[in-house]
Amino acid sequence: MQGLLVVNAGSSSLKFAVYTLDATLSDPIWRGALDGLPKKPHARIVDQHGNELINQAVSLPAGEPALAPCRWLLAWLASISDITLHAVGHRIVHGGTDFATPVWIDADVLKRLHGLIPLAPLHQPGNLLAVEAIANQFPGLPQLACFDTSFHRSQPALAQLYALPQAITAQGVRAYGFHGLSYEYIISQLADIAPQHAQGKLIVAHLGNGASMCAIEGGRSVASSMGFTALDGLMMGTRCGNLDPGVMLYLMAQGMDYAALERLLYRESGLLGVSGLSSDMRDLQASEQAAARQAVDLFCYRAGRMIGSLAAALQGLDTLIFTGGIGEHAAPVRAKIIAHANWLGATLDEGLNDAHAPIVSPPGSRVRVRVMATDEEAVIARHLRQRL
Ligand SMILES: Nc1ncnc2c1ncn2[C@@H]1O[C@H](COP(=O)(O)OP(=O)(O)O)[C@@H](O)[C@H]1O
Ligand SMILES: CC(=O)OP(=O)(O)O
Ligand SMILES: [Mg+2]
Repeated sequence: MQGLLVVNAGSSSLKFAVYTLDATLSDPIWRGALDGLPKKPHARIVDQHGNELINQAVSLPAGEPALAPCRWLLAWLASISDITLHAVGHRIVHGGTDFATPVWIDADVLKRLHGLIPLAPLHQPGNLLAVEAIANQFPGLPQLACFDTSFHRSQPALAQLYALPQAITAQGVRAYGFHGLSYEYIISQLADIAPQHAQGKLIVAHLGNGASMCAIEGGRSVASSMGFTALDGLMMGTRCGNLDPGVMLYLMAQGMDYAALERLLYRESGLLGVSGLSSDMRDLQASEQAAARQAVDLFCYRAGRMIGSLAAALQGLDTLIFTGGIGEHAAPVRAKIIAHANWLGATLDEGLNDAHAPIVSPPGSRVRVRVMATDEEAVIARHLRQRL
């Protein structure tokens, strides 16, 4: 059977899906994830009927850590005898100013994407290593890059601008925004289930290990919490989010070098840094420790403030949508964030929220609050099929 492979290498997981070439079958024949990366890799793979093929802790191949999840995936694929890959689609986190739409990867594209590694040091190396590993194993196999940044290219000029000298802006130092494939999916789903709402003023909160929010109107990105890099905005699993740049100057003056600062801001801050316990929301919710509670409270407080900022960019708010691992599954976190947005007219029905209902606000809530499962792989597969 001829198949399409979609690879979504995130900061704490490698998600993937295999589709048949038959365009009438839009669901993947297999989908899976290696999550708990890098320390506690756990694999789960299901087939199109929901049967579990694998659900267990795994040990990853030795060697380059950023490459190990992809090598594990390729070894699993090799064990599936009845599939021949026709093309591959990748989530690539940063497309910079060059790539506003998906692009087939060749040597020149790969070189330009390597140039963006400093703008996404937690993601881009793993994304590109996956492309290279697949190219090595299947020479000549077409590979499509789909970017987290593309969805945000429609933002008004002011939303993309930093208050820096024009010469620095001209180098591409501007706000890009990320998680665009997830936002694209959410908008297309909403257009299917509630077309009249999809055109309104929306804030989508993609709360996973990486977390961002996007203000959307008329189906287009108006503003986002993330900026030049995926460090900006909300507090995340291990990333600090909004930070006074003066803190970095202070730490540099104290002798911290680039590598130490990068480690601190990308890998040692956020939920992990504040709690001193874990970057995983499940661990923090299960903990009685004061620092774990404070980390969750800070996450929600900052998310609440961001909703206010994005509502200002939209000049109003009709619908708030939660998605991503935390947004889809952590009912108490949603409740706390919505409490911070009560003043905007967002209210909560506790029973609906605890049940993870599609709409968790009561009828008549001025702002409708939805919970939607995201599917970045489906968007990548759609882009891939459009180009075959
Ligand atoms: N049932 C749950 N309750 C609370 N948090 C959860 C639950 N399931 C997943 N999460 C959180 O979701 C996060 C991962 O989100 P996900 O979107 O899958 O990650 P990634 O950003 O790597 O794509 C983890 O930090 C985990 O804490
Ligand atoms: C851009 C980003 O933060 O992605 P992830 O959520 O996969 O870490
Ligand atoms: Mg993700």
